[in-house]
Amino acid sequence: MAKSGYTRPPLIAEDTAARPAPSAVLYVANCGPAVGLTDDDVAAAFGAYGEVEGVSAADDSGARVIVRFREPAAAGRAMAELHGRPCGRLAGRVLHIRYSVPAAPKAPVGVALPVALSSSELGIPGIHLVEEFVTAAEEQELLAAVDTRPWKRLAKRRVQHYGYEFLYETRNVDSKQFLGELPSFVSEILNKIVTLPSVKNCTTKLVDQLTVNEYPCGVGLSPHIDTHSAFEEMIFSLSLAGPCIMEFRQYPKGSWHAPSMVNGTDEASIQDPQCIRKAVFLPPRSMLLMSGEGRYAWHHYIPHHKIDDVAGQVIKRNSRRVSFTFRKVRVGLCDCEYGQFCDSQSK
Ligand SMILES: O=C(O)CCC(=O)C(=O)O
Ligand SMILES: [Fe+2]
Repeated sequence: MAKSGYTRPPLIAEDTAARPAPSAVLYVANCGPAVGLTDDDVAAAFGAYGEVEGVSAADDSGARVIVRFREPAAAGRAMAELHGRPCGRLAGRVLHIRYSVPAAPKAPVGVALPVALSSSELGIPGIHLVEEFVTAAEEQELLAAVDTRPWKRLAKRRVQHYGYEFLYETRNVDSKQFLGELPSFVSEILNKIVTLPSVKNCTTKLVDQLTVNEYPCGVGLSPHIDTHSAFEEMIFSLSLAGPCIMEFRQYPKGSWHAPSMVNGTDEASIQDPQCIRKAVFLPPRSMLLMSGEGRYAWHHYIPHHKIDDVAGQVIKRNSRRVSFTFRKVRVGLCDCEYGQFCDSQSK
């Protein structure tokens, strides 16, 4: 989705005649908010080679930008100096630069996915949204608490794990490696979640694992179902600092594996006519409970957008969104009634 009217040139052999003609517009990969670089940082770095007219997102990845120079010669200089080399002005990142091409006019698309403002409007069994679950003062305290602790850097976001470490390679936890009780700064939240009307009576601890995710503006999360064998039924996710939308997808022919990706995006699943898509707005300070069908049989996904269209209103993502996801590590196998999506029940 090119917002600048320009896009990535087709992938072709370096020396073919189809190579895009030199112009004033560059397509720059490995650069953008998802890798910690603002449009202003990029404009300043490229500005060393001539007047930059604008910097904009090349697509929704947050990691590819279009840089428009006033003069083609300046674009040529920037390309010669910056392509494939660590850029000192941009934290040493190695940029991949090509001349851009004008984007094809957008194909007419269907009506945008409506975004529900409440879980009853969303209408997925087991998904419950509670707004203002914490106060603004509690939100600040929670953010301050995690900001004094070490973050682990992933490709596009930062995380912290408590109770048990979540292993991204296996999408599971090492249940034998207990890291300790959940930290005291979440005690109030734990007291409150047991009182939620949708929470079933529970004699043992409701949750014992916490993952804190920090998403920079424009960064989302690929569609997935939290591994059934890793976690019990109820998953609680508290949104702090900034809003986002969460999309839920049901694939009739799906399995517990992630849907196939096209070019590292989720285009394949968007185009799957069988896939049912629904979305809900998650405001800061809200708590989302995923349980039952919504937890076991629907993929959840945070689109990689900087701006969300919510009920006809344009909502800007914050500079960051921080979520606290509370789960209970499962001991033994999952015996849910959604065997098709269950790693414990698939061969
Ligand atoms: O950020 C969120 O609200 C969701 C996080 C999530 O789905 C996960 O960690 O599995
Ligand atoms: Fe998840």
